[in-house]
Amino acid sequence: MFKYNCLNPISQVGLDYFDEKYEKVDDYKDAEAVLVRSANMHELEIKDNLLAVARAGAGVNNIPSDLCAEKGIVVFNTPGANANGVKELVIAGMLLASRDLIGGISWVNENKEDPNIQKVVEKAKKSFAGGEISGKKLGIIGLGAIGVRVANAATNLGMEVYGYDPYISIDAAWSLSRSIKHIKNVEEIYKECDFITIHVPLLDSTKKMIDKSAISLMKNDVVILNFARDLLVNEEDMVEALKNGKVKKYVTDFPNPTVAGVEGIIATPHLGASTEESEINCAKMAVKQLKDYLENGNIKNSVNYPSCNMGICTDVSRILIFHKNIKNMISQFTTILGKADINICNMTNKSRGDSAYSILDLDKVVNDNVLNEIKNIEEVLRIRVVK
Ligand SMILES: NC(=O)C1=CN([C@@H]2O[C@H](COP(=O)(O)OP(=O)(O)OC[C@H]3O[C@@H](n4cnc5c(N)ncnc54)[C@H](O)[C@@H]3O)[C@@H](O)[C@H]2O)C=CC1
Ligand SMILES: O=C(O)C(=O)COP(=O)(O)O
Repeated sequence: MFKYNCLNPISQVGLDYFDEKYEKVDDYKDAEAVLVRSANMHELEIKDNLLAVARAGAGVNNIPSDLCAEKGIVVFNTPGANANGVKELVIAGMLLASRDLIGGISWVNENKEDPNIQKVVEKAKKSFAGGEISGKKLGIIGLGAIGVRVANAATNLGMEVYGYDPYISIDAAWSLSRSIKHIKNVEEIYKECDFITIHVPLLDSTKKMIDKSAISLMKNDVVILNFARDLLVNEEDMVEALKNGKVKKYVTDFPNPTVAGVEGIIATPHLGASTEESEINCAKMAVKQLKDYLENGNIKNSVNYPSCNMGICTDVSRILIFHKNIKNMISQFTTILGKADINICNMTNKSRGDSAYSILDLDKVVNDNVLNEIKNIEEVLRIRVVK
């Protein structure tokens, strides 16, 4: 029986994939598996009984993934599962920044008691006139699951799309419409584009990438969209650029005291992934990944451990060893198992950064003495028996 806890509400459609082997617990501290959306796990104690964390979503900056790796806790996310939801909101963001829909709708509400509203509208509407996005240049920084979808959708809406991503995956590159202009230096996006949208993860290398100096290279009246994370933008610089008229609109999905209510800023309350479809997709993917790891030791879409797939164990026993990525680890495992007269029928060993992971299928059940001998190797972080 595995105990799991949800730190945020997770779609029941996904949770229904958990069968009788799983029990939902109310206290995070009792859980072996945790499902989370945006709750800040940096503030929580990471207990030794925790085996896995599944982020039902993309961004993992709310999870101490490195600390988890040191404890042999696998952190998963659900790449692409909410990307369509975000893409649609980015298109809406560009339209809201181009046409004064917000001002226009407010005007109608404010004048709802006026019996002549039908007539007055035709005079008033000129205050809310705007421009079209077709024919405009859109620069996309980060061509992952979301960036690619935004690029293709914007192309279909008649925009000229510039894309920048020095680390683009092969899959993403194949998915990208051929008409997208491949940009090698991000400054070209700053200099050329009417709309700029960022879709990169929040990392030390991307923090505050849109700052005063980036903005100074941009066209006057540029529209900047941020549906990725607030800390990617130096928002003090952004407010200044809105005040002095350099930036026309800043559309952000991350309201905070610096941006909320500022003129020229259109802020939505972190709604990118808040669609029924995205919530279901994320929950299903998160639960499936958790189950395959907890029951079989297979890892897919982890952000702190390598992908490993040995299917379902058909031998007598399967053990999982989390260890440091250094020499002579495998030889120590095989020596201990050989001494105990245990044959390794199948095995896989993969590494990611400082961490490594081995799945070993064996012809005998391993007793506690042998397990402890492996566990006592200094560089072994965790050992689990799944069969
Ligand atoms: N507003 C919302 O509700 C949501 C926000 N997000 C945010 O959007 C981010 C992106 O999401 P996905 O597209 O699903 O992730 P992804 O991992 O598929 O794509 C990120 C892309 O950024 C690229 N990249 C990394 N550093 C870069 C740099 N310095 N310059 C240019 N490109 C760089 C990577 O190569 C990758 O292709 C997430 O990390 C998350 O913070 C994601 C989902 C929902
Ligand atoms: O997936 C992401 O990175 C998101 O930002 C979505 O966050 P949420 O699941 O809506 O709290």
